[in-house]
Amino acid sequence: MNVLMLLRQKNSIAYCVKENKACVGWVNRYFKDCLCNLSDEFSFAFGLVSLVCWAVAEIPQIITNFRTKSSHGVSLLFLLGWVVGDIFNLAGCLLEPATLPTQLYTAVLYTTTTIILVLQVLYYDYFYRCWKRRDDDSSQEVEEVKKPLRPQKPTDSGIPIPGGTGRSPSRRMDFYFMSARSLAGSSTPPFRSILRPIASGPSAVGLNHDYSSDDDTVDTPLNISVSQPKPIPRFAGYGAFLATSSGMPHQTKALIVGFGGRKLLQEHGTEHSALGQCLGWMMAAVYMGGRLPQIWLNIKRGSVEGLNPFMFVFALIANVTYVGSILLRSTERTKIKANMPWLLDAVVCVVLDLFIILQYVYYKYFRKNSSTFNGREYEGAYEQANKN
Ligand SMILES: NC(=[NH2+])NCCC[C@H](N)C(=O)O
Repeated sequence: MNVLMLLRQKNSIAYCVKENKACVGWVNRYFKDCLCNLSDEFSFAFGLVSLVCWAVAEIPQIITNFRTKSSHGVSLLFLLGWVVGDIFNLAGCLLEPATLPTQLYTAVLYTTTTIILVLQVLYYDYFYRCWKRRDDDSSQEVEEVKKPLRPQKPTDSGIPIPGGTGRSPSRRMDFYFMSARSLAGSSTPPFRSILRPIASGPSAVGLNHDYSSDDDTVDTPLNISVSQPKPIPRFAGYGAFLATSSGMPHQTKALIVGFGGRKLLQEHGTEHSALGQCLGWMMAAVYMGGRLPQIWLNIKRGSVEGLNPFMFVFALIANVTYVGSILLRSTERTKIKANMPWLLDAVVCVVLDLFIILQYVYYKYFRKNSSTFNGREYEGAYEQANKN
């Protein structure tokens, strides 16, 4: 038996004790997971795709924020929801004796990425904007903005027309174009927002400020959790809360044994189920609810400017492959039941992400056509402003 096992290890084949079958060696070695048939292998591959998608999902939004020097397109509540969900996830990894090192590492990875994004949002939304505003509040700037608002001729509508009367296209032109662009997605912009000067940099930084500060969202990363004799993979880190993996490898237990919480759990005999399920449902609620502030923000702004759709595309793929990885591994009722919070969360998030992507397409490509109306509205408001 030992010789057989050694031979199999050498040939990159391991032996799954629980299933009494040969399994893929490197997966067994590094992920402590048993892949005994093609379905298991597909399940594992799906889990890996899910992990990679989560690892890169937030990078597009980070780049967009960096480029626009603003974060007005993404809801802070949405991101905060992600952070809260990730904390549940991390707590689950630390408290749940059944968690694997990969789960913990993945949870740390998600949390780190999301925290970076949140810090970036806070920086652009508050600090950067404050500094910018201070600069823009210089009296010279105020004078420049006021000047063009004063009608110079009785026939002057006060609105510069591109390519029009040869009027000097300085600050005033900027004001017109930038405001119109910012308003393009919004049918009824707040009147005063039109008068707000757009100082510099990316157009909507200042204008959209109000919109971005009151929303948040949270998302949950996927953890790769491969438990050796466990038939169900938990690539997305949700597995942290699963009540299904009692046969955790020794090293994993050693890794976590220092944590009082886990010890306590063991002493009280609540190996996984109750707390794991409870945390799982809480996590699911936070993750699912987290999309709503983003959806609402898009509706409220009537625009998706500053939002990178790839974050949601990656999240969608990550959630779909995550569900696939679970279902391909086992369709046993007990396993499905134990995974229900993670499955339901992933499915609902797929639907919500699809909705956000459709919102993006609508506001970006269809609603754009109605921007002429917005432009007229803007002109009307602008004229009104001139009269006052
Ligand atoms: N910080 C993260 N990316 N967390 C992952 C969240 C996963 C969760 N299913 C969601 O889509 O919201």
